[in-house]
Amino acid sequence: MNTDKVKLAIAPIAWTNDDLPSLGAENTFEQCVSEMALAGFTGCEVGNKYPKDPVVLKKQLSMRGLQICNAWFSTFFADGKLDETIAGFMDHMNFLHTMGAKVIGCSEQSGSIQGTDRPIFDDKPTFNDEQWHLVAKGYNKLSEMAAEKGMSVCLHHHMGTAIQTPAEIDRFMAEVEPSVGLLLDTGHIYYSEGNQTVIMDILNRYMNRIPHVHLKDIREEKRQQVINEHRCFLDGVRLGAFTVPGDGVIDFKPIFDALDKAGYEGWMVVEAEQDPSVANPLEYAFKARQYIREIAHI
Ligand SMILES: O=C1C[C@@H](O)[C@H](O)[C@@H](O)C1=O
Ligand SMILES: [Co+2]
Repeated sequence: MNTDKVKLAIAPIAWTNDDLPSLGAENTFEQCVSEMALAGFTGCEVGNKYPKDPVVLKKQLSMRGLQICNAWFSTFFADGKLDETIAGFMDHMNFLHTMGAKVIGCSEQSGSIQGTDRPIFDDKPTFNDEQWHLVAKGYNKLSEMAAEKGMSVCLHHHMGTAIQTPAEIDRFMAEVEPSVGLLLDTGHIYYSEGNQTVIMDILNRYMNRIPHVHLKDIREEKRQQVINEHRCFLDGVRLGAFTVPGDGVIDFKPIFDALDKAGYEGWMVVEAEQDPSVANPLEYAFKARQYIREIAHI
């Protein structure tokens, strides 16, 4: 891949998991960012332990050759919370803008069961036509606001939300303006559908609307356990359903080839939440970095 166009980042979720704070409670911000840099990454996303003051955060990151490329934002448009969501987005966008990020990855969380104990493969929500309309209206507005700052908004499809499956991603992409992008998360598509073809289909269909990529791999036997035992999303994380690229069932070579061929420009973020007391974050960061170097030549 072209190193002038593609940059590699890693998410703090492998060190400290904001969705499941007991995972990595012992790990500090300083350890996390130092190990990201040590493993050879030049960017990262944002975790709850990061300093909130942009000046302090910038200093800590620049000492380690890191920059912020994105941070998760939850939207609640289908629940009718337009004003609250936009107010929160404004602060979030301004923070990311100050930090020099260009994209804002958002997830529509109305009805989401990802943080609950409900079975992830049985109880996911769906939207009716009116809710789809509210979501599209909201995302178009966010995209307009971001454009004024020279930034772009993309939707993170996610397990346990109403935008999880390929059909739901298609519906979202058809409802919103072309300026709204898709944050491709390889692990979440595979987790939902159980095959690599779907990742390639989504990638090929929306290539020119993908401004940000999350590289997540899946341990298939753990995924099967989650399905068979009707486990919730966070149980899956505890069990180790997610891992770094190169350690699971996904073949990233065709993914990198397709991105490269299409001239992808932006960040690719290794994001693999698992129990840091079982899967040492530094060791797994190195493992991911080495695998990407070998097969993407970056
Ligand atoms: O991008 C992400 C952020 C996390 O908080 C989330 O649960 C994870 O699965 C993910 O893909
Ligand atoms: Co992700």
